[in-house]
Amino acid sequence: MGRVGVLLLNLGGPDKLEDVQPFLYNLFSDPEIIRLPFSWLQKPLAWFISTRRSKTSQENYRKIGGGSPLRQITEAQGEALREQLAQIGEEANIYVGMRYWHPYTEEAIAQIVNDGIDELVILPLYPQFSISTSGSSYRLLEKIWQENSKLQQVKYSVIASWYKQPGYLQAMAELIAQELDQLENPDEGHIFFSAHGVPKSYVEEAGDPYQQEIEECTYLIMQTLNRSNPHTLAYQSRVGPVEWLQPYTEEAIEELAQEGVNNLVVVPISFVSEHIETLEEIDIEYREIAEEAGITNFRRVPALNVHPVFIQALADLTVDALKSPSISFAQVNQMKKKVKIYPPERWEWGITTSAEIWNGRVAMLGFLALMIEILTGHGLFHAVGLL
Ligand SMILES: C=CC1=C(C)c2cc3[nH]c(cc4nc(cc5[nH]c(cc1n2)c(C)c5CCC(=O)O)C(CCC(=O)O)=C4C)c(C)c3C=C
Ligand SMILES: [Fe+2]
Ligand SMILES: [Fe+2]
Repeated sequence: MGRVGVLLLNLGGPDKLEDVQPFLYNLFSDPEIIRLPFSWLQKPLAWFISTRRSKTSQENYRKIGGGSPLRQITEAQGEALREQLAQIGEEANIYVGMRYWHPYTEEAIAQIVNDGIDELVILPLYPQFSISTSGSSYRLLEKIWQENSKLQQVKYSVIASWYKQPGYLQAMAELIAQELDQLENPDEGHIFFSAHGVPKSYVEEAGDPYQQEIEECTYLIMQTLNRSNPHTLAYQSRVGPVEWLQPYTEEAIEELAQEGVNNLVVVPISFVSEHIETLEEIDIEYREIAEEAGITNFRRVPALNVHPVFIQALADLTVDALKSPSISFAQVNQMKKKVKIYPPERWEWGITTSAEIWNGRVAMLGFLALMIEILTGHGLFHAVGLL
């Protein structure tokens, strides 16, 4: 048997406050994150939005200690996975490939080539598939593969998504049960699943299976938990002016408060590590909204991080992937049938319009943005909520 490697894919986050703007620039430069009718607009707009957003974003990172804990947690997960695999006699090198910050996916791949890995398991740390997360990383990897002939000798298999994995469901159920059991009356806890949102058009126009996978995942966790508590699913972290998946977390919290719910147990569901959206958005922003709406007991279930049952689940996924026939990036796309990510198509924005009309609109928008800025002291993107 050859040398085995596991590549853990994740989003990445700024390690310190100075990293926030370049991190945001990388994120908004990705056409899977912001879709524009013209590729030439991508970089200038990414620069503009990242520069304008970075102050608010920095404030948020400051509140959680001045940077994202994502790198450190992902590396700890990798080390725990390596140990778990070694215990069952599977010696594997673990690599971390982030999409928008260090260690970048490109760096991880260079290391994989250097180490002479023969068999590679590609494991995204997103339980559910979305075009904007795993899909974006697969597209990048496909490009890297095409450009590097050495990689063509590496046998690789991609785990598309794994929200049904029994160990993962078990670990989630255990964490939820632990939190419920701290309530005076555990049966009264309202379980509130908060998933990271995506724009509605991703699901309805581009065929992103994300919403369906989130809904099924929630259902499976409730089944595994096997308790009679009521539950709700909502979507958090909306960015920008377009409609995202609904209901929005902040609105759903207020509605539950009005219905008299008093014990809320929030479960972050799209992500397996603590990060800014759990530590800042849920723990600070949503807690404040809940308390103002009259919810006196607001609790949050911790992220999985290095939960042993979860690490065992990652090891099981790896072993299964090594045993089963390889799945290529292209096959993943076929499995996620409706997703049009290969070739990198840009789906039409609303009504189909010609390039000239769009050019005109962009010029108008630029002019309008300037006028608003001069008149009000606030930019247009601030006005529509993007900054
Ligand atoms: C499964 C999880 C995630 C999905 C789906 C997702 C989609 C998505 N995100 C943005 C915009 C931003 N995301 C940001 C940070 C961020 N996003 C995720 C996860 C998902 N994103 C994580 C884990 C993080 C945090 C990393 C960390 O530092 O801990 C940010 C930056 C933070 C901020 O300024 O608020 C932005 C912006 C879009 C537009 C999108 C879908 C299209
Ligand atoms: Fe995000
Ligand atoms: Fe956010």
